[in-house]
Amino acid sequence: MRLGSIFSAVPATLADQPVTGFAIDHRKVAPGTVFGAFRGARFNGEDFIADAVEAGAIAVVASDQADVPSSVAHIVDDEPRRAFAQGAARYFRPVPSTVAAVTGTNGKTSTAEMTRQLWHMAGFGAASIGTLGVTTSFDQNRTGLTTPDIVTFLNNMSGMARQGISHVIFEASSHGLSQFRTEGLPVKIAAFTNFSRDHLDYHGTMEAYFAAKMRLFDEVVDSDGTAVIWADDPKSLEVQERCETRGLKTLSVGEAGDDIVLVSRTPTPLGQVLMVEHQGKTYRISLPLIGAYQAANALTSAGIAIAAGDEADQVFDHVARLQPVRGRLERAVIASNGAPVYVDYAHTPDALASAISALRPHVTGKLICVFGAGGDRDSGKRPEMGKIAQAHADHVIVTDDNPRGEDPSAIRAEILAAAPDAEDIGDRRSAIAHALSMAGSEDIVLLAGKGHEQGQIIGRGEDQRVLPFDDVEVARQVAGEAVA
Ligand SMILES: CC(=O)N[C@H]1[C@@H](OP(=O)(O)OP(=O)(O)OC[C@H]2O[C@@H](n3ccc(=O)[nH]c3=O)[C@H](O)[C@@H]2O)O[C@H](CO)[C@@H](O)[C@@H]1O[C@H](C)C(=O)N[C@@H](C)C(=O)N[C@H](CCC(=O)O)C(=O)O
Ligand SMILES: Nc1ncnc2c1ncn2[C@@H]1O[C@H](COP(=O)(O)OP(=O)(O)OP(=O)(O)O)[C@@H](O)[C@H]1O
Ligand SMILES: N[C@H](CCC[C@H](N)C(=O)O)C(=O)O
Ligand SMILES: [Mg+2]
Repeated sequence: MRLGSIFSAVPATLADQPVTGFAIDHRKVAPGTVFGAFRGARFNGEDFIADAVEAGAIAVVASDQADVPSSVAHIVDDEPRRAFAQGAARYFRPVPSTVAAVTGTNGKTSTAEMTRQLWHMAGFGAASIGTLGVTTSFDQNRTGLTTPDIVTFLNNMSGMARQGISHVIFEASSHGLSQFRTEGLPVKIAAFTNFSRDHLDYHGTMEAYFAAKMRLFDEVVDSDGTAVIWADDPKSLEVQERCETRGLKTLSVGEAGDDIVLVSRTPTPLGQVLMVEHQGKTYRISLPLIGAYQAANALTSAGIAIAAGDEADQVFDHVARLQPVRGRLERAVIASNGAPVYVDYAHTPDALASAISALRPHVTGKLICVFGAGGDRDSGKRPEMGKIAQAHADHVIVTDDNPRGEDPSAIRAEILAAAPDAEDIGDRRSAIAHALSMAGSEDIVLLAGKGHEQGQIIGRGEDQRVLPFDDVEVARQVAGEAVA
């Protein structure tokens, strides 16, 4: 592809240059690359323009003020990240024919994974992109971010389309939306799960955080697309009105939903029975997953599949066959004394409340909750999480999550300030061992905050280390040691 066919504002002398790729990191530039130079949180990408040109960049997308040598094209834009994304989207072709996105504070990964499963069961080549990585029916590749950078994102999209994958759903994180990491390709469906506190270290205020999420509905989804909205959240009506103002079709789901109405939900020992109404028909679905939050995510996924054109009877049939999502209320082991141990990725106040209430109907004894909070992330959520755990669990053990660059005991102290009855055990393995040792046969242990994560992140910058750590594996080891 020629540079002039990707960017119209290229001087005629450079328009015929063949483009070989796109990069936002100068270390990934090769001859023929278009380099995006962005001002970021840690670096100013404009400082690397000379190096990028030296490495063979033929065009630089950057602000007007950037210093770009005249030998290469300078694509000027007030929002260079967006201009770069639009250009890259012309280059990375083809793309899957059905692309959906999901945003919300909690439930993105679960909804994306369940939608992928529903599409797979319907016989489509399906994939998801999100916190768990790029997942297809055959494999999973971690990207390190929930919403990967724009080059990784588009490159994966076109790679998958070439492999015959027609249906892809991606998680649109608020960081990703505000950094234009997922632009340029037609998004047919945008879903909203819920909104509560998270990421205030980055967005500053709840208003700014909400506005970042709303870009998905205001700008990213196609104007003739559909918004699938979980209707039982305090923000749902606002999202619905916003979508209607833009002229999007909407499909709302939940007890207060208009299109997929959750009439009742009855927990069973290993799952729950959902009574659902859709277009005048009533469906009885035995969902093999526990917890109100998993029912919400499963029905939102059903809404996405129906919005994408799948037949409702078949979709609800398939909901009854959904497999658990890694690290989301995953039953890791039954401790030697008979107590089930669940691992869950609850790392926000609202998620912790949801995880505890999901397990509550299944506990006859004590609900023992082990959790912490990540360092170098929104610190205001720590006392809120402490308060929720103290109020809703029967015994709380505060431990380390990913301390990153912070003093782990100071993070725990911020949680403990709001959970004065909790025990304080910094070392996560010891905390898990202690929880399992104190649990009786009627009890349930919840290990919250790290879900599928495979490591514990300690330190910052050059000194950062990731020590192998997997809550599920540690729980199994500890349970095994107790038996031995
Ligand atoms: C705060 C944040 O979101 N940062 C992400 C963002 O960085 P940034 O644009 O601020 O980049 P920067 O590091 O300051 O550098 C500026 C520019 O210079 C370039 N550069 C930099 C150094 C160099 O030597 N050469 C070079 O060219 C960089 O590629 C970049 O384009 O873009 C980078 C490239 O894609 C990401 O690696 C980086 O993720 C950091 C590591 C991160 O931890 N992000 C987390 C907070 C995040 O994004 N989380 C969300 C939400 C999670 C969820 O709720 O599920 C996610 O989507 O994962
Ligand atoms: N619909 C929901 N309502 C409330 N809480 C939820 C919901 N879905 C998930 N959760 C909670 O949030 C945790 C994370 O779920 P999930 O990974 O699906 O969310 P996410 O939005 O992808 O999170 P992240 O922002 O880290 O990517 C779950 O383990 C659970 O505790
Ligand atoms: N165990 C985690 C969860 C992080 C979730 C992630 N989405 C983020 O906040 O970036 C932590 O706080 O380190
Ligand atoms: Mg996620």
